[in-house]
Amino acid sequence: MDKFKIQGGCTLQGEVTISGAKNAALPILFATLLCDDEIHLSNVPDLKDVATTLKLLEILGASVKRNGDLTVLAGAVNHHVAPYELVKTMRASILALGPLTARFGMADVSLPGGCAIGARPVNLHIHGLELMGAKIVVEEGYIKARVDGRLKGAHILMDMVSVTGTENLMMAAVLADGRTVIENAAREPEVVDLANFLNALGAKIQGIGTNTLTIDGVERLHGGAYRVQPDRIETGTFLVGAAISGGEILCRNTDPTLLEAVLVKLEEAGALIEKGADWIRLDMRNRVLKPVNITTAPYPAFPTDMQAQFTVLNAVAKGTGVVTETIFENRFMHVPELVRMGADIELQGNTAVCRDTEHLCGAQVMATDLRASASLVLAGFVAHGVTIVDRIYHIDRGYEDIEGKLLALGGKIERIRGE
Ligand SMILES: CC(=O)N[C@H]1[C@@H](OP(=O)(O)OP(=O)(O)OC[C@H]2O[C@@H](n3ccc(=O)[nH]c3=O)[C@H](O)[C@@H]2O)O[C@H](CO)[C@@H](O)[C@@H]1O
Ligand SMILES: C=C(OP(=O)(O)O)C(=O)O
Repeated sequence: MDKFKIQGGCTLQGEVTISGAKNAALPILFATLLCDDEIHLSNVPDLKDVATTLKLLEILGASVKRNGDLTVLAGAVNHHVAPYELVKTMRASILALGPLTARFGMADVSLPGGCAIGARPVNLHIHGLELMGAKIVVEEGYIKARVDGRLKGAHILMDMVSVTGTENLMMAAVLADGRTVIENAAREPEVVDLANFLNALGAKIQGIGTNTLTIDGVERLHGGAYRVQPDRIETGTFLVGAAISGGEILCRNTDPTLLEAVLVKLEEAGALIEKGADWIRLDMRNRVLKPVNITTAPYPAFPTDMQAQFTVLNAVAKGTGVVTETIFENRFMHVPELVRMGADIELQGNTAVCRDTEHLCGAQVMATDLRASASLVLAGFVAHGVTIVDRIYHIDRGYEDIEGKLLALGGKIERIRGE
């Protein structure tokens, strides 16, 4: 397994080009299953999760061409099983369920299982499809959905705000017979990007960006071209890196409107922020880093996918900052690793109380999930000495060329290849 070796005491400084959003690209790629014409996608990040999704699409019978941009043709899809071997490596594979059920009337998708950040059940996905007329059983570790003819439009009130749950049901509803209303829908920018993509192919989705989506089913979608939105979490991760290391950074090819809650907290932490239509500049030179209290919640509130990075910010800022995680029940796996680096963080249920420490010390640490891994890399840059971050396959799932980008910003980071 690959590791990162990071030399501490670096300031992240310079320009970085932000990639397309993983969490928008993945549902959009699964949505290509809804259509039998050719679809051209640009700004799709080159990531492990994207490679896994493309492999899954190919197993299902789609043809995929990558030549910088991506062309997907799902016209020949003839297989309806998303196998455990792929699903276990990427939870977003659950997004095959809605499109396959809608288009072919059958889908067998392996249950993704629990993961480091929590149990992550998919009951809302299943219940919504049942309301649309699918018969669903869970056997031998697979969700097996069947429907005679088309799914039927339905009124769905989501018990909790679920991002992929909303996406799965929205994709299914697009080809259903009649109108579907999804209430308490997720409003995350990635849900909006998927909805805009589907409408570009002829879907009829209204209420995009609100918590009530109204979808009038159509008989078929047509092909088209679409550009995936920039990655707000990658953007936020680089901004935090510059903020904690006292640097100055310009993120290009991003969209500041997608991460307002994060920018507000960075300003509260003492950073100077400037922004334009597709860029954000953060300057932390000669400024004092202050702790911030954050509480994760569904969009437009503070994103759980930025919680680990802000836990590091609080660990190195002067004073006490409190981090409350309300989305996932076990998303503090980075805390014991940060404590091993000398951070003074006390866990109290779903709250991490971060007090300031003189400095972090390099250590051997273990990455447990995607954003936890990113937070440990950032911590390594501001620590004294060398940090080894083990199991970085998590990072490769979601950050395109992370070490190339960090090296260009002055980070001293080296990939040590494992067997
Ligand atoms: C590929 C992708 O887009 N992943 C994102 C997506 O994950 P994902 O879509 O899996 O997360 P959800 O929004 O569904 O999860 C929110 C909460 O709802 C619960 N829940 C969800 C579905 C369900 O059927 N039953 C249920 O109880 C979950 O356990 C969790 O506590 O949104 C998360 C929350 O913003 C992000 O951290 C992930 O990066
Ligand atoms: C938790 C994340 O991704 P996934 O839902 O794919 O595990 C993430 O992007 O931070």
